Amino acid sequence: MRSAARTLLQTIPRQLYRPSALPTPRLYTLRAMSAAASPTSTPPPKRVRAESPSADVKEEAAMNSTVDPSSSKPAPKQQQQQRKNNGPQGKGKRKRNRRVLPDPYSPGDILYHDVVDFLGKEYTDAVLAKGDDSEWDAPVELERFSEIELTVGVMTVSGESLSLYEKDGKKWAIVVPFAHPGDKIRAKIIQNQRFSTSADLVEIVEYCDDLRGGEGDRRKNPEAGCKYFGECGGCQLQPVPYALQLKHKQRTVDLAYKRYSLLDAAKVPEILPTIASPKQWAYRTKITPHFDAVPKWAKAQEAAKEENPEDASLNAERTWTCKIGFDRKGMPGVLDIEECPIATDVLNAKLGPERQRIKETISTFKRGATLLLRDSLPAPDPLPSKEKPFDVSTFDANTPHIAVTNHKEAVYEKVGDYLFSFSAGSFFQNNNSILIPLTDYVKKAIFPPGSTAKRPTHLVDTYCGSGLFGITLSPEFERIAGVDVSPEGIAAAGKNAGMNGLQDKTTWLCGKAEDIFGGLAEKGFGGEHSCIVIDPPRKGCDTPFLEQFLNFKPLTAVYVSCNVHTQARDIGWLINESEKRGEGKWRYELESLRGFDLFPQTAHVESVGVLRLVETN
Ligand SMILES: C[S@@+](CC[C@H](N)C(=O)[O-])C[C@H]1O[C@@H](n2cnc3c(N)ncnc32)[C@H](O)[C@@H]1O
Repeated sequence: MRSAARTLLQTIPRQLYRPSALPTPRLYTLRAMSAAASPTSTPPPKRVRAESPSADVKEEAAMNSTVDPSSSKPAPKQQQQQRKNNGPQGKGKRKRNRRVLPDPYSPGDILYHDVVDFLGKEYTDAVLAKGDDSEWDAPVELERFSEIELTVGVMTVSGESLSLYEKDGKKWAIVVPFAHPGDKIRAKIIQNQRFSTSADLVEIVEYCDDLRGGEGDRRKNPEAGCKYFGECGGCQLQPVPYALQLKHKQRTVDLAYKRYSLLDAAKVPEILPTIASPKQWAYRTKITPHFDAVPKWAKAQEAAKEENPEDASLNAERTWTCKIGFDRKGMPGVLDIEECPIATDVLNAKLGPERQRIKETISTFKRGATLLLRDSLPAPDPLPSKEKPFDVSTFDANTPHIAVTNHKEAVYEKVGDYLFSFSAGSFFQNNNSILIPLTDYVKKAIFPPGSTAKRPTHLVDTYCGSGLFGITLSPEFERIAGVDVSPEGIAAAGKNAGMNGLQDKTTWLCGKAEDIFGGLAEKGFGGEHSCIVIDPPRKGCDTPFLEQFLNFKPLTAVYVSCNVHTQARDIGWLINESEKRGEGKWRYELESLRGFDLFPQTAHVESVGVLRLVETN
């Protein structure tokens, strides 16, 4: 099938996307069934860290296995089975499988909302009201692996394209990656979902420039952007001019609140324009390329060749090469990546030697593994301490950075006047260039210029990690408490407070954020003089946390989230529930909402929502 796709690709008129100046023929026409969009995605295969490719690796791997977060796709075998089960021809048990609805807030669920908006809710409601399950039955012409020509209608939240297929009054959406509104495309049908079918892009027959022409549009800027666009699973928005990427993310925030907050429209403020990232390329301070172990058949082939070097029949047609990189869009296997233009220069410089190291030792790996490359300042000498805190002049913009590859090694990053240290394998925001605008924004949101509202004197930094918000906002508060479930994060936060001379006004508590509120009172933190920063993982906050938030009743809260959909759910719940509990005396209002572009070129957005307590008596 792949060779068939290749043949097709070779037939694409080159001038459509590739000016002759482009050195190697790049294929912008790739097979791509969206794994992310699959409503039945299964857990990713386990990979291990790849710090030491020695004999110890096997044991370490077994003990220390880490799932690569960038590889949320089924293992190849599972994926094939899943495609079989989910195919349009599925019957009986298979048919039931394909009718599993995606989890709320999952990529599949978000896509479903995009599809409903695209087809029109009136239409989809009418089909659902029939109760005959026809929302699952694609038009018969959309047979698996057949090809159709389409004109793209809209872009989904995750940056894929939706095109309308309409026949005999039936409307259906076709989801195709790497194409943009207005493009005329040829696509190959892969898999049906409710009201939609995922298809691979075979060819862009005619480009529309309405949503293209950015630096990453390699038709226009052959030397810019990324040579892997169209194959790599990341950076869906690359060809889109940056100003339009920001607009796309503003719309994403808007849609998330319309779909998931359950708030009356009047309670959601107008979404403010997305704050741009100062760096739009070379910004990513952490990358985690991965690789597969040598498959058994290739090992056997190699062993047979060693035994019988003269036996020409052993030079089998099938060969295996070690590929180190990222997930392919909608395809099993690893895409070999030599450079990643959204990663910082120091990480790209380190990637070559790391790839070489793995290639030389690949036979020692029993399982696939994940590399870690993390951008860091050099360790200050001497290390700052409580006694001699960080001197901001230690580093300037010209200080050369280093790349750290050991998960346990300390990484150093500067944010404004503060120094942060954390172990390379732990969480820290991945785009340092936007952290001063982000933390300054949070500060101004808590203390709006000219406001006469009561000023909070205490800050509770929930989900604090290594203390980014607590430490950068510290000058504005008398006391700061940080809470995180990770002992490593809390240890780093304590150390960072010490390094920045803040040990006396900060307290760092290890535990679940939802279990900490009770203990805060003992430490002198009451809601009536406090502000809360909430920065949870993608799944958002648990209900006990939100319940306790309302009991604590802080003056202000700033909710920062890399998943605007779960943020909309949580903020919606807080606002609605506060109205019930406040009984007309108090409630929370959602004062402002906006995205921050922590992830340029990708469809991800960091969303910042500001909640204010309003007391009415
Ligand atoms: C998105 S990170 C934010 C970290 C930090 N605010 C920053 O910007 O660097 C989310 C953090 O939540 C922590 N976490 C996850 N579940 C938690 C829970 N139930 N209670 C407290 N912390 C939790 C993780 O350890 C992680 O440090």
